Amino acid sequence: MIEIDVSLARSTGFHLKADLRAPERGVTALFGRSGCGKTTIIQMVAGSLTPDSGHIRVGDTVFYDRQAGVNLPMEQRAVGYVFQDARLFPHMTIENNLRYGERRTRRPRTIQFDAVVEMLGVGHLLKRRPHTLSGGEKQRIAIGRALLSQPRLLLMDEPLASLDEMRKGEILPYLERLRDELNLPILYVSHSIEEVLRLADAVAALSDGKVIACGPLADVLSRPELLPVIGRFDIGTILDCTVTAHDPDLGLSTVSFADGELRVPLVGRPVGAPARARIRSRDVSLSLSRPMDVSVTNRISGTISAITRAEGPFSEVELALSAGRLSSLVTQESVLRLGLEPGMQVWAMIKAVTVDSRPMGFHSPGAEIVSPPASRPARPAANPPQDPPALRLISGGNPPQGRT
Ligand SMILES: Nc1ncnc2c1ncn2[C@@H]1O[C@H](COP(=O)(O)OP(=O)(O)OP(=O)(O)O)[C@@H](O)[C@H]1O
Repeated sequence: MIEIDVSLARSTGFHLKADLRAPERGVTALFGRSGCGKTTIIQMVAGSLTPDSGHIRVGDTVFYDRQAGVNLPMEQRAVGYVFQDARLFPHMTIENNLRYGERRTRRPRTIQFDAVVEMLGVGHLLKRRPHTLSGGEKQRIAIGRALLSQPRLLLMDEPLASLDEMRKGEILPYLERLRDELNLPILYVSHSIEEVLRLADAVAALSDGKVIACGPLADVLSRPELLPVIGRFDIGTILDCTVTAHDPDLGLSTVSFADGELRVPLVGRPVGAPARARIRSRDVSLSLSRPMDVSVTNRISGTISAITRAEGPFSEVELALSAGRLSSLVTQESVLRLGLEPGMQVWAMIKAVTVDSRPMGFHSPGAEIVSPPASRPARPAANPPQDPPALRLISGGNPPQGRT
């Protein structure tokens, strides 16, 4: 477990009082608006900024403990740090940039040079110098350099922030690979909900120097108190699924979850691999009886747990599922016409199921579909479909404005 319980008063009047726990595996996103204190926390974990009080522990290692008088120097913390900008050494070749971290560490070399080069797809760049690389390529080298310092923890502070949408789309699959293939905890700072949805296993949501929610991604993002932080982004429902079958002739895959199965356009992951599906509320319609003669493939039965008035003429109907909750945005008129009430059994229909292969709003060849908490290697999706999805195996992209 990574335990961070710190406070700090800045000369500018900013006061951080953050208490969070992150698992020692997978990606934990520190998420929140600009200025809420994400970088401040990362700097404290790295050791470049000392809290006024509190403690920071990573597993058995105490990085900082004010009461016990412990403040481990940066080099003994063994954290890899990836910044918004790559900060490569301009006079060194790419290979020497990569090997820089490797040469300086005294830790056992569990992460090998060749493996990092392969994982990040940078073999063809090794002899070049940083100024000849694109922004996305530079950032991959910065990630590689951090990995080769053999960190016990990787800190990534908005590693995609300086890249345009196209480059973000290119680099995300590499981040997914390192999440899935390395047994390395990652604290990932972002103010992009799309990135968080795609990459994170756990989330610590921050607002004004405080942690307002912390825990597994699906739990945290479904909390209403996060609305001011996330804004009006329709997160919908996040379901952790398993790929159970592929049907290339029909161009469909089947994924299963606690309440049944979903048919989705072909998923670029092997059978048995985890896959995270996102279903936007506006893409879920409701029926009182089991829908038979409709084109919609995915039908899930659930009990209405809550109905909340949303903006304008809409209401959000929440269904309790074994896998969590499924939310549907319907008109208030439909609520009245169907007599919807908490406790009623209804059927949810989810149409236009597809894989979102356009992370960050752009098509990206080879983009991965999903971001499950996984230890299995990911595979690129072949010929990803182009239509905007209703149910998306998460990659992101702004949801279209239509609704069902
Ligand atoms: N060196 C500093 N001295 C005083 N105040 C600072 C310093 N650095 C940052 N701050 C303030 O601390 C607060 C938190 O900053 P921080 O960089 O942690 O935010 P953030 O959530 O990472 O924001 P962003 O997403 O914009 O990077 C802000 O109000 C900022 O102005």
